[in-house]
Amino acid sequence: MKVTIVGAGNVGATCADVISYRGIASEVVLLDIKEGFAEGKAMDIMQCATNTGFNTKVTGVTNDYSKTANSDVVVITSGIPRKPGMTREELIGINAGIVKTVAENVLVHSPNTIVVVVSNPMDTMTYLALKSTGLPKNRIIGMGGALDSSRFRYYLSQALDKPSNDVSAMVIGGHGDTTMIPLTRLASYNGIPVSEFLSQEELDKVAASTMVGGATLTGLLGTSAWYAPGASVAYLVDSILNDQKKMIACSVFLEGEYGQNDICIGVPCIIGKNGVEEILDITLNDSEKALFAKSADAVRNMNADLKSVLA
Ligand SMILES: NC(=O)C1=CN([C@@H]2O[C@H](COP(=O)(O)OP(=O)(O)OC[C@H]3O[C@@H](n4cnc5c(N)ncnc54)[C@H](O)[C@@H]3O)[C@@H](O)[C@H]2O)C=CC1
Ligand SMILES: O=C([O-])CC(=O)C(=O)O
Repeated sequence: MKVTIVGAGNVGATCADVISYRGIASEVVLLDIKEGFAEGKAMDIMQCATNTGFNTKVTGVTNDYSKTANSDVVVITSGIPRKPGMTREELIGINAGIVKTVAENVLVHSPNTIVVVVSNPMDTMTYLALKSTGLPKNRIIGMGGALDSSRFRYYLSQALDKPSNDVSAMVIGGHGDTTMIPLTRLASYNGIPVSEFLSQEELDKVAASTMVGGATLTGLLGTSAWYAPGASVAYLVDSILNDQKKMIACSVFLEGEYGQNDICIGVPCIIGKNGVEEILDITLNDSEKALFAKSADAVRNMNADLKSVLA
């Protein structure tokens, strides 16, 4: 199985690293526009093979899309990341042009691929990739919910003082500081509602920390995060390539689900070899429904900025 990752920067290279050492794909191609950069990252990753014991073939190319031919999955991480104090939405001006060109280029050589969009503002970039390529909706997946949910589980685990892997929880809605919806009501510690252990005040604090999880790291690091983002993409790619049919919150095109149409936004999905195999239209309570509608309004407003790119 072959995976192409466009953008060999922090997130793209970390994703390639995780995919290789976990043996998720037999071949990974890293592509970047910076001369020699993807080649260098690929060589560095390949020199881990004997110490971590993997057999994935990782190669790097400078803007040569012919080398990406027949990829089963293409991950788009190309574009600029935010700096402290910025929102993801402020990246649209530069990233929209990059994502549109990259999506078109990869499809020339891999017409049957499944595309995973990572570049921010991710929900809008996913919508752009879908609209500009005309790919069927099951083959365009925005990665954000997997990351936001893992941060939610991390913050819950810190509050509970228990391991993250004993916590089950999901974030839906937009992948933005104010649009994420951590589903606190449904979060559990080994099947027991977390509200058995944490007060409403503690749960509200966890939800607030989750929503600004990316901004917090950007403030600490000076650029946005990459370890958890790269690992989250690899988790999603694993479910596609190995047909695991995991339930993962992903940004996908909605046609009536959650009362929404003509938008890509985070909802629980079954992810397998066909990409998005099912969208789970779960029952939200009234306040969650209101939050989802508000989140969708914000994402839709951002999508309106694509008019000139999509014209
Ligand atoms: N959806 C999510 O959950 C997350 C999204 N992101 C987003 O992912 C993107 C990448 O972040 P980082 O890897 O930290 O940035 P980075 O700056 O480390 O890497 C981006 C790479 O893209 C390359 N690039 C730019 N234009 C290109 C083009 N036309 N073709 C090929 N390569 C191109 C650059 O040369 C650079 O190496 C950002 O937009 C960031 O906001 C980051 C983390 C999580
Ligand atoms: O915070 C950012 O800008 C990058 C990102 O999407 C994340 O780490 O969640």
